[in-house]
Amino acid sequence: MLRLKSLIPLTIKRRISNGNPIEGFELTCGLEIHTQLNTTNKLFSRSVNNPFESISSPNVNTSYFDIALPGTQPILNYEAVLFALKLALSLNSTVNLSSQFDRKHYFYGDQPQGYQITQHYHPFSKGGYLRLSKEFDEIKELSKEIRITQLQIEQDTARSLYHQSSQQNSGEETLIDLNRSNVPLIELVTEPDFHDILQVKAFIKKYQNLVRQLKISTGDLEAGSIRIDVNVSVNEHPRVELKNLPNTSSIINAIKYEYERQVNVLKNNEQDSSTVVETRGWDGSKTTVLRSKESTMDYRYMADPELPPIALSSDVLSEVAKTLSKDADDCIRELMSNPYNLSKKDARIMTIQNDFNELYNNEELRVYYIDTFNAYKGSTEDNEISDPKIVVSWILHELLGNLKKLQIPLNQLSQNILSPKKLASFLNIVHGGVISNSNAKQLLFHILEEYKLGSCKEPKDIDFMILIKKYDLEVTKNIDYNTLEADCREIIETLNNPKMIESIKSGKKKNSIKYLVGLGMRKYQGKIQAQELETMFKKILNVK
Ligand SMILES: Nc1ncnc2c1ncn2[C@@H]1O[C@H](COP(=O)(O)OP(=O)(O)OP(=O)(O)O)[C@@H](O)[C@H]1O
Ligand SMILES: [Mg+2]
Ligand SMILES: [Mg+2]
Repeated sequence: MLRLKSLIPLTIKRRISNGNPIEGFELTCGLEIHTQLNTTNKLFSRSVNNPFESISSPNVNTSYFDIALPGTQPILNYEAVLFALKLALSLNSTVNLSSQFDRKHYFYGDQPQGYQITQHYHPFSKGGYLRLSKEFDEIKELSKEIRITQLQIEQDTARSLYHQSSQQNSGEETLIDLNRSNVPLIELVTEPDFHDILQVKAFIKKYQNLVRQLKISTGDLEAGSIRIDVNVSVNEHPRVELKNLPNTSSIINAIKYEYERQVNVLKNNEQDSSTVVETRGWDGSKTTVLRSKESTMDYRYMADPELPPIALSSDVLSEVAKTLSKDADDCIRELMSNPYNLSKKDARIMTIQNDFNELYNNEELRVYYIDTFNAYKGSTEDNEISDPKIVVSWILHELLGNLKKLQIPLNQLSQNILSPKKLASFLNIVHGGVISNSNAKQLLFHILEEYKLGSCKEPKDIDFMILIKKYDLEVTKNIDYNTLEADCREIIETLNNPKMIESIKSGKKKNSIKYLVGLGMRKYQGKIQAQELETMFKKILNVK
């Protein structure tokens, strides 16, 4: 009996680490997500909104209001309202045409006012949902809707930095950096609709993509632009609120741990009758009590007398709705079907924003691709594309790589130098065999490099044919068959690597033929099609 009992936790552990639930114990989660908005200014002052300046220069982006000097008053930044509106509408949330601000009182060093301005009684919007699917989000269910409870606008707090004092025997001291104080936040609360860890993971990813797509936040968890508290309960166990979860993996591991802990509490009948929410933190390997149930705070909420309601007209809502980008899943679906027929992987690259980068956003990329595709299609003789992959592979593999290397923003490139139409004409030349792929790649890089050296400002009118002639890149037509054969034989001889040649011949290392082709390209200075060389090498080596 004893032995059996001691085996139970082991079994549980193994099962949970697979992410599988234990029969009879249902996991329930609800999220509270705080998202920093990347507005130009802070929420209620004109200070620059840059909480990341902290490390090098703390307390530079502050005003009298941010440090809560008596007599200062808040003035609402409407850019934050616009951003909140974009998010609410994208989540199908019903916007309150008259939302209000409230004061939430608590005393802590990172809160100089003694209260946080938030929305408690009349939040910005209520209801809404985000839909997850098996096809695009890797959840187990075919489709799953996570309902949104509400969205509210509020201020961020300052940042506390704890460190050992430099003065002897004075112990730890807390430094306060107010750069983050009064940065606009949106708090999003979901219904307790999650019953599987994969759903939580998928929701976070989709939400991150959404805020990046909308350009309202950098959406980084690690940097703290998005901070997520997770409420967890198993069966009738009271919900536990998990805080201090710096990234997706700690969120997932903390849920797994908490699930196991509550299952054990239930199994051992240790559960007390209290319904007060316990707050626990994550120390990297287990959840620990942060705030005991007895110290639950009374925030003494009250309407902020200094701020009028946010009054919105329904016209504003419909105008903003028009500016919103298409639903990400619809975009992926569109790219995967006719006429684009992209793979799911490529369609996702064009749609899902994995990081917030300065050079392009995925919507710009997708529009650029679609416009190039259509221009290319329109420029072909029969309005058909024989190889539809050519457009996507040039854009995703060549162009983007070059833009990153040279730090050129996509919209500048598109406006000033390589419009979709221009790129289409370039692809036409490449596909027509005027220039080999490898020389075309070099030419493209050269053009972009020149543009960068000219500091990306001056629009350039490029004539590809003139450049191809100028740099003598044109494929040499009608290379004499015998000459080509002799050259290829010479390459094999000079290489003097019978082992490699044997492995190509025997079919063991088929791809090594690319190496020979590369040598051939070098000999012909790229002015020959790779295919022509490959055919010749295969003929000489007698491989199919
Ligand atoms: N039984 C449950 N199991 C897991 N999560 C739950 C359960 N019931 C409610 N929740 C979740 O708890 C969260 C409640 O958040 P809410 O902000 O409304 O209240 P709070 O946590 O009490 O307040 P505060 O803003 O001070 O943290 C929601 O995300 C909700 O989905
Ligand atoms: Mg809350
Ligand atoms: Mg909470």
